[in-house]
Amino acid sequence: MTELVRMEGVVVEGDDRLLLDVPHLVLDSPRTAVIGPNGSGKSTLLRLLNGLTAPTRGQIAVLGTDVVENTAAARQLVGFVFSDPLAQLLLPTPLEDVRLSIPRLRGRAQAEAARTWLARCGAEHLAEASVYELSSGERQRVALASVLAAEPSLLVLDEPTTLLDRLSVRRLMRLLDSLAVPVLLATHDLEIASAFPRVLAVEDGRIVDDGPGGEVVPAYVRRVDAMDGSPDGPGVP
Ligand SMILES: Nc1ncnc2c1ncn2[C@@H]1O[C@H](COP(=O)(O)OP(=O)(O)OP(=O)(O)O)[C@@H](O)[C@H]1O
Repeated sequence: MTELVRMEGVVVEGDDRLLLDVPHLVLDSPRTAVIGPNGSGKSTLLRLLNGLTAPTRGQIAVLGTDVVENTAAARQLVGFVFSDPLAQLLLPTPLEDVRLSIPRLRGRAQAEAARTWLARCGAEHLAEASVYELSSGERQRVALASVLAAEPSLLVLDEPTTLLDRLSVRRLMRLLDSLAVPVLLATHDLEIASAFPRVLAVEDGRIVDDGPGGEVVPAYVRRVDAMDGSPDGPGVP
């Protein structure tokens, strides 16, 4: 399997406290999910991969490219999708936004390529709409099309289903499953995480469990229930 991500001796500190401590991590599964309570460090872990967060110390490589020494090159490799798609849609219409991701093409060829990416994400009919008039699910599909159009080598999604209804979540997951690009996704949706072949559980800035979703998710729920002090607790944090 291809080594997608390597972290060695990574520590992130902020406001004089430890936010993340990852002594050693190698990701080579085409599908990895990250789960954990609010504030546990999931987003911090993901943001290290494209230099949005800088480590206090340690080495991070994406497909062999050192993120700290070569941030621009690493950013070319990593497509990053945020939970709020409006944060990353820059232009008034989906078509314009996706075209922006394809600078190597011009004119009609660029527009056709952009429409193809929108179609793959189920958003071709929205090409000329105003991004402000789209629903959250529609925006999420457009944001994904824009990121995919840049042809990243690794797709990183930070809680991409937060704003989506159940049907839109299913559609997004089917779309992700259909992609050849490897996926790393942080989520609070334990149903989604359960289906992942590899899941990292992050708590208090540390990876406390690492294995198939079918094992890591139930163990996480048991820990949360124990913390809640009740076996009949909410179960899904
Ligand atoms: N730049 C920063 N400076 C200081 N503290 C930060 C910074 N970025 C994040 N933090 C803190 O780091 C901790 C981990 O935050 P992070 O966003 O990674 O958690 P998370 O697991 O993604 O949480 P959530 O599920 O709520 O999105 C939080 O306590 C947060 O306040």
